[in-house]
Amino acid sequence: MEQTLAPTTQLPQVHLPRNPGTPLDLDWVARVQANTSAIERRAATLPGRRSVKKDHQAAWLLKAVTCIDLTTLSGDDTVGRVRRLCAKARQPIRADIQQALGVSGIQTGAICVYHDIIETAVAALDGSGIPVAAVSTGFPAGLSPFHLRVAEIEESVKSGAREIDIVISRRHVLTQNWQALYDEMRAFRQACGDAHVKAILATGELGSLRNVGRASLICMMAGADFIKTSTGKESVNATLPVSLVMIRAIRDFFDATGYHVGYKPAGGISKAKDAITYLALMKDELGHRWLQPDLFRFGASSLLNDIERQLEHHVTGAYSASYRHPMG
Ligand SMILES: O=C[C@H](O)COP(=O)(O)O
Repeated sequence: MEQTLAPTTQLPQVHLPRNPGTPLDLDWVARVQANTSAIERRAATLPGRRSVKKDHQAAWLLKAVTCIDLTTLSGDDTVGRVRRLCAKARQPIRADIQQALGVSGIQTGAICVYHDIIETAVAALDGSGIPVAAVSTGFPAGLSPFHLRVAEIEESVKSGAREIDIVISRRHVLTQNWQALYDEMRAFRQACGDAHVKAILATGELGSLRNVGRASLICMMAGADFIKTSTGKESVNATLPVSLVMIRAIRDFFDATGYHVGYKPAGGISKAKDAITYLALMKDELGHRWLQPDLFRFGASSLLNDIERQLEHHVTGAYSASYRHPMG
């Protein structure tokens, strides 16, 4: 049966204290379990659980837009492409579509780029309030010398990045070296200063859902502001089973400490209907507060294109070609 969900684009955003982290608690880490078959069964039901239509669907898609870290992470990124992407971040949905929907001022959550492009993006977004996120620490593999990874964070913050997406050392998880993972993450958090840090787990390379749960918890103990699934460069990126594990780790951490940690699924999310599934999952598992861009982001390079097409269809009744919604 069709269920409807209230539009959620206009909720006020209350400033939350940052997660300062906690001491490493290895007993808690050892208690983390993941029942893979139960998680996969539940994840398989998620896409069919909610069917939102018409105005409700449009409201959810607008909400999704405000939570996108509009991303370009290509070796051939240019200043011109990033400027065009920033213009898109300022006005992600065409003015006539916004007008027909009765909304205005919709912007994406952030722009996400490599270090070299930060200053271009900061200048292009001047006055918009949209933060620049930089991938860092030897993204995507995270295998450069440790001191260079820390220095890279510091340089990106100096260049104006307000959010830093670090990659963890997968080998610390695969060898169960929890102390090393905690110490690394703690150092990255410290290097970020006032910039918020998103910990990319690269879940497709962690071997098991239990490892995903344990790595999530340790990064939160070490002070992560967000935990993020993937770089977009692994062979398996964001999935619903991994999301369930990470979101429940966020809930457990909140229940134990009172601190809100954000969630960023990233990599391979390119369809409007998938965005709605993720938003509904956040609402079901964590509640309304986690639908705000300070606690939820999509890491996505092409999702906005499909959402804008769906919104245009909602308004006009016709689908336009995707080339009419260029990203950058
Ligand atoms: O963090 C964001 C991802 O790199 C974007 O991945 P995507 O190009 O598959 O959307």
